[in-house]
Amino acid sequence: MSKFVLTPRVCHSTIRILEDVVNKQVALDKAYSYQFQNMELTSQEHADITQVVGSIIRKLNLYLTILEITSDKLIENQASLFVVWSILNDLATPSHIQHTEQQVSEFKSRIDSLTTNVVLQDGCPDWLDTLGHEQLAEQWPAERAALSLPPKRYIRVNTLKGDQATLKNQLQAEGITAIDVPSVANVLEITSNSSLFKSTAFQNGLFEQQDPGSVLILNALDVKPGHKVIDACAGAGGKSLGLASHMKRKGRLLAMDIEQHKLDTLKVRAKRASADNIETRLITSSKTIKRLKLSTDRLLLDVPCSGLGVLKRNPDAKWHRDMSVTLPDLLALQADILTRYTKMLKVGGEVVYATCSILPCENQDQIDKFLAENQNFELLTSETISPANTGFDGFYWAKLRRITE
Ligand SMILES: C[S@@+](CC[C@H](N)C(=O)[O-])C[C@H]1O[C@@H](n2cnc3c(N)ncnc32)[C@H](O)[C@@H]1O
Repeated sequence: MSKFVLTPRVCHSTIRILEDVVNKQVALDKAYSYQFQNMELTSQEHADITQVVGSIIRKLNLYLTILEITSDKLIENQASLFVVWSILNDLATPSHIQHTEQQVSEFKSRIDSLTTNVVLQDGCPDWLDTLGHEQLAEQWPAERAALSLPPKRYIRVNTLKGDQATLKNQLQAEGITAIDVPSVANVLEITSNSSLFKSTAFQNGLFEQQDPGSVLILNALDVKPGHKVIDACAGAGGKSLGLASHMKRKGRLLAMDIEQHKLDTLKVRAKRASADNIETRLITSSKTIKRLKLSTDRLLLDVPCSGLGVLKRNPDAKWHRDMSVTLPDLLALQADILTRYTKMLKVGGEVVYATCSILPCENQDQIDKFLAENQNFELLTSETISPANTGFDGFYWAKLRRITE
């Protein structure tokens, strides 16, 4: 961090992205693409901007408290924002940012006065802290702290096209350095700032960006070549592509979702990955599901959820809405999907229910309720992937078997 240079270009881009995300409620990934689409950036500049934006959004409430402003005043206080950013990151404030020594010492004393406020230091909004304590009790402070850290970059090797060691060498030849993730096969952690998506290896479909926790979920389904598999909430196919690589092009993988544009993206990704056995199908009504009754060996239900396990990657979600308000509707949707979609399983077939949340109400509580009401299913195994314990994003999965019709 000590070599970091907060250039005028980095400051300018940062403030525009913050304005979009914080005051216009634009999703962070969209705000990045709006800002970057017409800019010629080096991969270092790209990395620097995402680092500064990410560090501010992860702890937005801390910055606003130090600056004694509300979020709508960020633009007019941008010089002070970068002064505070420099202090918090142990850097001298660059000369292109207007500031005085007196300002710097005032900010330093405010920062000192806030060091014991751990909730603020973790960039946690009050609604989330309340929900976290209710749901996770004494485990919450460790998870809250882990969720405030910068995310690492991971990729999953596309084993349809090559192996982990070969990919590592291919990346190295393109100036991208990567290390193995000892606990998860076929996943690499990227340790350089290089732009991944411009690489030849990516364009040739040799890997996809994916958190190890997400790979653990698709591994849990234990699909085999020749199986009939349904990924019923496939989205843009993050997990479908991994499942397809386990199937080695044998058997059928039906990727379904209620949003066609996500399935369209999935098709593009599947083509790049040479995942030839994926078929997509839009869910237009409950009939789409009913028609597939008793049809599949394996079922993945990667249900819509609060996303509170992946706040490292999507820190803007903390400021966009109070999730505790929308949570009851989500819980009802998850329970409905679990009840109706599991009817697609053959007797003896297995389902993995998964979320990118660490809240028990979206996870084990849903499974307990389902099992109490559906005695034709048994629980095989389940796991909460804790950001605090693993350093990965936070997830939950439970694997159930259908015993009788
Ligand atoms: C957690 S995301 C899936 C992410 C995806 N599996 C992946 O790994 O990239 C949940 C998905 O469920 C979809 N969805 C929402 N309601 C649904 C429903 N009733 N049936 C099926 N999919 C639904 C959403 O459009 C979203 O793409």
